[in-house]
Amino acid sequence: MSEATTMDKENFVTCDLLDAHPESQVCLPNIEGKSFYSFGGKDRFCGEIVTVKCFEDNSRVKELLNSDGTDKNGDGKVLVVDGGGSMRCALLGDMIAESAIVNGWAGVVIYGCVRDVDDMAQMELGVMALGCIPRKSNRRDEGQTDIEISFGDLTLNSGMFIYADNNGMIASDSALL
Ligand SMILES: O=C([O-])CC(=O)C(=O)O
Repeated sequence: MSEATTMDKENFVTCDLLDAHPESQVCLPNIEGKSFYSFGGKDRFCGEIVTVKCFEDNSRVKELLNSDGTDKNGDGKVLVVDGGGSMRCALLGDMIAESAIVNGWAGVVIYGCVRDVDDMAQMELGVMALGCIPRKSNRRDEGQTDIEISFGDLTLNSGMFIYADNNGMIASDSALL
């Protein structure tokens, strides 16, 4: 893409954004043998980050993404979940993904797994995760919101911004678009 072309939230390319903002953080394509894949109906998404850290318990994920459908508290944000890279259970399925859309979230990034991927692939939501597995997580009301998380060379806090497409993910302290 030439530099004269205007990029916006719908048509950006992470490569061009990174070229223009080389100080951005870049997620590694291989994290101890694991990689991020797109499972949502939107391969390209971006937004202000809200962080969650949890392990095999999606209580905080459900709490944040769920909605009664009347408020839009997601407000175009991206929930970024440090699930410890666990491949043993899914932290997001089609029901919670559906409520994320109703609630106005732009996407969900899960350093861990998802399930119900055929339905998820049809949804107007960005979803990046390491893999899929039929087993759901066991809710014990554990996990933290708005704390610093790290994976794949990224160190993220709520209020930062993330940009994802088929090339990968980059993150920055301030909005790039
Ligand atoms: O309920 C869960 O933990 C995950 C799930 O299956 C869904 O969101 O539909």
